Amino acid sequence: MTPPSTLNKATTSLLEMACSAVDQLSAAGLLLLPDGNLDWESVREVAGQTRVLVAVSERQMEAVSGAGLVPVEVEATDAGIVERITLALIESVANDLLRSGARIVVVYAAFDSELDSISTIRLGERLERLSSRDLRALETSVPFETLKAIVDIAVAVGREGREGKPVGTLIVVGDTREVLSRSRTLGFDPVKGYKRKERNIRDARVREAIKEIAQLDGAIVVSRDGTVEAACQMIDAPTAGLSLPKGMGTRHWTAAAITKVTTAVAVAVSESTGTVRLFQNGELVLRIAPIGRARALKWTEPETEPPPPRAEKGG
Ligand SMILES: Nc1ncnc2c1ncn2[C@@H]1O[C@H](COP(=O)(O)OP(=O)(O)OP(=O)(O)O)[C@@H](O)[C@H]1O
Repeated sequence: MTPPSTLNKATTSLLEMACSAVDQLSAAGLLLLPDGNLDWESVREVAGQTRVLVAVSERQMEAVSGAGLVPVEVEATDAGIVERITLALIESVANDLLRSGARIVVVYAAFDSELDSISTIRLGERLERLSSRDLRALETSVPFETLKAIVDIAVAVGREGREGKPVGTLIVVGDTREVLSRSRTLGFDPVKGYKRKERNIRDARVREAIKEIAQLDGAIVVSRDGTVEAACQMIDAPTAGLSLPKGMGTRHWTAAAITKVTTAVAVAVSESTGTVRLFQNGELVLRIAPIGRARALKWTEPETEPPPPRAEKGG
């Protein structure tokens, strides 16, 4: 095939090598992690029949899919290349683009800003457990898209913190009327005064803003459609009769408690560990350990304990 002029010779050769590796290894496809924009049409042309996933920011998604490549949305990060590849793979698995046990050939820029390296990776235990099916299986009253967006934000907060400091937070999604009837604002509410459409998590700026607000005390309350209804909320719900894994503090007891008395789903990020936990019907239903600390997704932890006396007062 004649190399398209918009990709230089080295990049074209590397892509050809990677595509032939996909064939030889019977891999599920090729994952590209470009450092910036590429001529996607040319990439498609060089790749021929090979399935190509491309890790890109939200802005480039349309151009990538328009060229017949599969976009995988990743946020820009200063993380090292191994972590960036891992994040792209997790995102691919979470969106059902790759399956457990799949082998994938990854092409990325390790030494410079140009694509220069190839790795072959088999999706092992750590990655394959994280799947959107796990979220879908929860059968909550909250639409899957809203829940997934919130979980993505929570995972990012747990992983990145803010300005180098770890951050924990509590996001309560759905049944907002009931949730707010059991909440009071701590100090002032940073989302008050904004129009509804300016507060929806479908907007990337709102997602960024939530990461900032996450640093503040109290819970963030989000409606089923993804509108941030209130932040800095102190929630008061009874914890009597609930049981949680050992070592949970008031944030996690509150998360469990509010989901017992409402149909909301609560997503708690632990400040100390970065772990994300989902609560529903007063129970812990999903746990996502932070990346870099053997990220994995597990169902309810077996060892539980009754609420501590202070939490039973509703605090
Ligand atoms: N009733 C509540 N409603 C809303 N937020 C709460 C409530 N109780 C605690 N929090 C939030 O949780 C924060 C941390 O509390 P605590 O350390 O007891 O929680 P934790 O469950 O141990 O979580 P972490 O693992 O993050 O420490 C508080 O600073 C506050 O922002």
